[in-house]
Amino acid sequence: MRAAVRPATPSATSLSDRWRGCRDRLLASAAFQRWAAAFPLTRPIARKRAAELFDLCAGFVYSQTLAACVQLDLFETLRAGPSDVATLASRAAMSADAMTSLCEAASALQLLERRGAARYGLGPLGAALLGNPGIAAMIRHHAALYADLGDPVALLRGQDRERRLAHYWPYALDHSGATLTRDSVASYTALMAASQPMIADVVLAAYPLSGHRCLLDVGGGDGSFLAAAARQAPRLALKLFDLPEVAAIAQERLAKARLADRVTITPGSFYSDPLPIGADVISLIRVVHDHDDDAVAQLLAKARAALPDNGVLLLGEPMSEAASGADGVSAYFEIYLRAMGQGRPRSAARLRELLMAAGFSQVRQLRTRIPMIAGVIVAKS
Ligand SMILES: CC(C)=CCC/C(C)=C/CC/C(C)=C/C=C/C(C)=C/C=C/C=C(C)/C=C/C=C(C)/C=C/C=C(C)/C=C/CC(C)(C)O
Ligand SMILES: C[S@@+](CC[C@H](N)C(=O)[O-])C[C@H]1O[C@@H](n2cnc3c(N)ncnc32)[C@H](O)[C@@H]1O
Repeated sequence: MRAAVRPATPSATSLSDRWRGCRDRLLASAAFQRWAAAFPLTRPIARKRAAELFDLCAGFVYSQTLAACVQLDLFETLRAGPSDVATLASRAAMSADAMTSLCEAASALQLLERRGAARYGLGPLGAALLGNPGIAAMIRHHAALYADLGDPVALLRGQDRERRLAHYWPYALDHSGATLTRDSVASYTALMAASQPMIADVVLAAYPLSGHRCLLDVGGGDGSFLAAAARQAPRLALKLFDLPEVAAIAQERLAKARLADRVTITPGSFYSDPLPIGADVISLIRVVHDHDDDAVAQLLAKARAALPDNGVLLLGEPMSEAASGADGVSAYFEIYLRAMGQGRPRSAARLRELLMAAGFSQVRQLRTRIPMIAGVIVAKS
């Protein structure tokens, strides 16, 4: 008979489980909730928790209120100044009553602000949104994710469904890129270009490129990140690698920006092709989180092979566990990438492991101005 082995002292995990068990039983008790809401010292916490839970229940209504404002161009319309409900309603082809409901809901969410009887202007969040046209583009494309999320359990089970988001990012369905057309890559490439300025600001402030000779941007889209890097470092030579149909868009966009003589564009797929050599820094901006671990391991190995000794890999993307207050970003990308059909949001610690496994050294996470927008890691080849 095996003797029951009991640890002399409970392990840290079992202590923490026990404490959390007590906490959960207390919080789940309706009687405790009633008491906490009534007792003056716990009342503010009870109210805060209740409001947090309400926000989770109602979040989709908030998002759709925002989506309606963006679809109706309300923020752009109010950029010039406040307007009366009748004018807004007639522009939007709806009744004044319906427009009042939208404006009241948007005001409660700080997107708009009531400025007198039946008159509304921008609210602090609506005004901040105007400072960044990429956000409105993101909100518009959420229609595809919202449709996929109609049945969230079916999405998680991978059961038959329309998969609108996966079709929005067709490289998730075709790793070679062979079946992609100009039309099928145009909308995601435009979305990435529209949101690239806020990413480039954060990444290039954390890691200025002026000390480098040549930058290769892998998965570089239409070249918007390269164009921002070129402005920061006027002597930097530029290279871009992306799927053929996207590379063609980059060629045109960079020619229009008068950067054609500074840039070399190589079409290809990093699933099947090597990366071009010659750069002393390679960037992967919002690329790694799109792919599963095996593919990332291969991609990082290819990047290392393409760099000289002491070359630099610059990785920029939203990271999980990035900062307190940014937990929503992890939740968002967990579900977003599940709907897309591949990839994972990763913590800086997990990315470090993948980089070390690919042979990189001196892996450093850099501070960024707004970690919610992007984290940055650099590593040496
Ligand atoms: C002047 C007065 C009165 C007061 C001053 C007070 C003060 C300092 C106020 C601050 C004002 C200010 C400067 C506000 C700035 C606000 C900013 C910078 C807001 C930024 C918001 C960014 C948002 C909401 C970003 C959203 C990003 C999304 C949804 C990204 C989605 C990304 C996707 C889907 C990527 C897909 C790529 C893939 C496929 C995963 O690879
Ligand atoms: C999410 S976008 C990011 C674009 C750009 N780096 C940015 O941040 O705006 C991912 C990019 O990776 C490219 N990509 C996806 N799969 C690829 C592959 N197998 N080979 C090369 N590029 C690929 C896409 O075409 C797209 O331009």
